[in-house]
Amino acid sequence: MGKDGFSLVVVANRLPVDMTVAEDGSVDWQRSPGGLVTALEPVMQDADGAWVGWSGAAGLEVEPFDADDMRLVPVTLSATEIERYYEGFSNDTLWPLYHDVIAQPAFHRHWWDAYRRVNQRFAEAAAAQAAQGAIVWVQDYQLQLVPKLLREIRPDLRIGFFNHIPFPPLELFQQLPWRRQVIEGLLGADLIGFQRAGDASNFIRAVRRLTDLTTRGQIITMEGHDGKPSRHVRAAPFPISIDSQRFDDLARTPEVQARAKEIREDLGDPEIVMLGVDRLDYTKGIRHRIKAYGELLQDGRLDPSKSTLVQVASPSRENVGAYQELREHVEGLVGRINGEYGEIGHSAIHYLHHSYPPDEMAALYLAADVMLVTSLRDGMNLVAKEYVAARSDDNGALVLSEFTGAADELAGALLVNPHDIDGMKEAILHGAHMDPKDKRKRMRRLRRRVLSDDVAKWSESFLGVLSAMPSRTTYV
Ligand SMILES: O=P(O)(O)OC[C@H]1O[C@H](O[C@H]2O[C@H](CO)[C@@H](O)[C@H](O)[C@H]2O)[C@H](O)[C@@H](O)[C@@H]1O
Ligand SMILES: O=c1ccn([C@@H]2O[C@H](COP(=O)(O)OP(=O)(O)O)[C@@H](O)[C@H]2O)c(=O)[nH]1
Repeated sequence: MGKDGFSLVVVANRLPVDMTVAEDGSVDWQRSPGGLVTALEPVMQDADGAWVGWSGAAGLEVEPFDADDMRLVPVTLSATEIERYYEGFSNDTLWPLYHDVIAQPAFHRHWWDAYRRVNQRFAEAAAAQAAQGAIVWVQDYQLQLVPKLLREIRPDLRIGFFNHIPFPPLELFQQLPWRRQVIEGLLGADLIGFQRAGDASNFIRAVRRLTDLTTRGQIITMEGHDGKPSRHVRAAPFPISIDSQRFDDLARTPEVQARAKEIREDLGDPEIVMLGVDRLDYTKGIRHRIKAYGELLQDGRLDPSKSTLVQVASPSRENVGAYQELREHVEGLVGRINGEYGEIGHSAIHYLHHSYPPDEMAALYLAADVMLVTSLRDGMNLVAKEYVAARSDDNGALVLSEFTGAADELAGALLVNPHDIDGMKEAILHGAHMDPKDKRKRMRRLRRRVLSDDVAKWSESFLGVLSAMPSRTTYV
């Protein structure tokens, strides 16, 4: 840290750790799950940076501390704020609205009030950590008001924002009663990054329709109080990736290889192991995937004694109604299919409602002949990239929904529309019975892409563009 603050500050809803305080007041922490954490952790460890975020527990007040080579700055949220800002506005309003209204978004004014208040608290915490002229990189839909609030406190900063989830088409976005405030909040940034080119164009279209600002290509011109141009904002795609080499290395270790073998043995050494790994979220298309798999068993096109589906559904947002309903549906479906096609000592579906560490994930990827990523909408989907990075044996087939950000990049995958159950059944069978030569060719192509476009490249490219942007005074 410099003498007056950090030169790079990341602001995200979550700290990269979950904290608990023991009775004696000592703080214990564990790495927390999720794609954002996986993506940003290596970036932060390489930089002299601070990470501002919520601890993951209610009412927990902890002083900033160092962990995993970074300064962690906890933001306290009360139980009511978790309910209204995190579970409510972030995950029951914005999440469904930004994911094609797969579930119905709820609009509540008291949730919006909490969202504003919490965004203000994050902006103040970031302002207190940043050195003069520092870069502050704000992450994701939970914090869309932070760029503007932060610029009001610290006009000297360069502010970046990255949206990890899709940005919806105007026709959906304009349902949001606070749509203008959200756009203005984001426009406090100098650079706004999205996963796909389509997300960036949706945003620019919303700016044109909901404000009087002029746009040209990726550039939006902001106006001062006198109506003259004051600065430029750029909105552009920066598809996120993973620490590909780390995953490749991990999957080559004797321990992970042995564990992969053990997993297959424990499954009864079936001919075909299929795998799904997702947070238990309605955007991930878990029901559609299980339905397709169940129909293949029913049609006799897959033999339940020779194939199995392992579905990791890690617990997520369990206090939100739509997630509780999804769990009921998925578990009912799994129970029906297992009741119908399971035998003593063999389940048609191995359903695991747990969260696993990276080495177990790598072993699962290695053990799977076919990886099923069938999201109805997904900002990127890092699981798809991790599967590819783990397969240094050039084996394995990836069935990938065209509604993921990953689909824009991963030529070589078997692309599917998860709403088309028949099409998905064909793709699953194609993956299961693919000619080994074709499989190798596809996997090599996938691996070239994932190993070259890794998370370091993602952050360097975003931070490179942000650092090269002219400072505000150029335009005044
Ligand atoms: O923090 P949670 O509410 O437990 O949720 C976990 C994370 O889920 C979302 O991930 C997104 O970011 C990934 C990385 O860019 C991307 O691959 C995926 O498609 C997105 O869904 C969310 O955006 C994060 O903020 C959450 O931490
Ligand atoms: O049991 C689990 C399930 C998932 N993950 C990790 O969580 C991330 C999921 O990211 P993705 O982009 O696929 O989806 P998200 O959950 O962020 O929407 C990946 O890095 C997975 O390896 C994990 O570590 N353990």
